[in-house]
Amino acid sequence: MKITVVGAGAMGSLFGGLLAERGHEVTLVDVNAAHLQAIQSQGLRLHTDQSDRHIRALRACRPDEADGVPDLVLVFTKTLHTASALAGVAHLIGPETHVLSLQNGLGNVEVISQHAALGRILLGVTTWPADLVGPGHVHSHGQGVVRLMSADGRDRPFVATVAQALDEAGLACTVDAAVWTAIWEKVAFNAALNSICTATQCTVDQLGAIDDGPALAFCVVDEVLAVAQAQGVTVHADACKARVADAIGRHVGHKPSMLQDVLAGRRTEIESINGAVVAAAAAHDIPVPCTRTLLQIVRLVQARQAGTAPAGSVIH
Ligand SMILES: NC(=O)C1=CN([C@@H]2O[C@H](COP(=O)(O)OP(=O)(O)OC[C@H]3O[C@@H](n4cnc5c(N)ncnc54)[C@H](OP(=O)(O)O)[C@@H]3O)[C@@H](O)[C@H]2O)C=CC1
Ligand SMILES: CC(C)(CO)C(=O)C(=O)O
Repeated sequence: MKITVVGAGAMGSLFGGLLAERGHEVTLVDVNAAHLQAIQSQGLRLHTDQSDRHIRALRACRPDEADGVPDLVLVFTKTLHTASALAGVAHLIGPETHVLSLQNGLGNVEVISQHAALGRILLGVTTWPADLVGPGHVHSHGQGVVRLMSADGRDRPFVATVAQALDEAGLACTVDAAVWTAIWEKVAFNAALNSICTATQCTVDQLGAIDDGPALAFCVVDEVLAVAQAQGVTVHADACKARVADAIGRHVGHKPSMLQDVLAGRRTEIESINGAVVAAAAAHDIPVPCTRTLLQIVRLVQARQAGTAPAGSVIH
């Protein structure tokens, strides 16, 4: 399969590298010049539990250098960059090209549908972890899975083809018609842990220092899942809270990506996580005070980091 990965940071490099190792024709498209240059000169260094190796059978380039129409565009930018990233590769998206998002948060289909019909959008969720440790150098340790489906909910042959390609690449991928359950439960997990850690500058395990930490996280989970249910999505609150409690118990010293973004002076994915939940809650008239307050605090934190006021982001 001819695959273009748009946003080849931690996750895009992991997925692109593993797919290239399976013989797929992979192009990594990114805007990080040092990362691109390192891959171009030495290959992608991928350090997994299996081995630490360099993958050279792939191309890495800027959006304006990419050419040829791929079968699949795999979007792995942070959600706030999806629209501009897809605009940058619009020349690659042909009438038969499918676009897959495994990004966190909500609203990904809406953004991608500016560039591809709903029947050509694939949507999913992944629990694989990855870190960009330096230019051209990605770590991924532990296990994960991928679940995906066609965004229009139909049983489409290409979805099974993509799932098979990811599965054969070692990414444990299944087609799952209940992907919205997994997406909302992951949104609840991220809305709780990422925003609380970003607001407090706690690592995930430090949320367990006093009972108020888990209690606040569980409150956010309940709010987010109430919104999911109002949208007709089946969710499992106890299982989701157990995953949150497990992370607090085991993610010792880990700074969630949102906190890492703030500490590095970057904008965060807060709008597509807590922000999207607050917007959906308003449409259903569901109160989400904890999720909303954390959204406001993280907006303030990232505005302070950027040294600017958060234009146009006031909640009415
Ligand atoms: N990392 C993880 O463990 C997991 C992440 N996710 C989700 O996956 C998504 C990607 O996360 P992650 O890989 O960590 O993010 P990264 O920040 O590591 O990678 C995103 C990459 O996209 C690049 N980019 C930004 N703008 C553009 C553009 N216009 N065109 C092309 N590339 C662009 C960034 O460059 P630059 O840095 O220069 O802006 C960066 O290299 C997020 O939604 C995240 O929540 C999901 C599961 C686990
Ligand atoms: C999994 C989590 C929420 C922390 O445990 C995280 O690190 C992230 O999404 O960035």
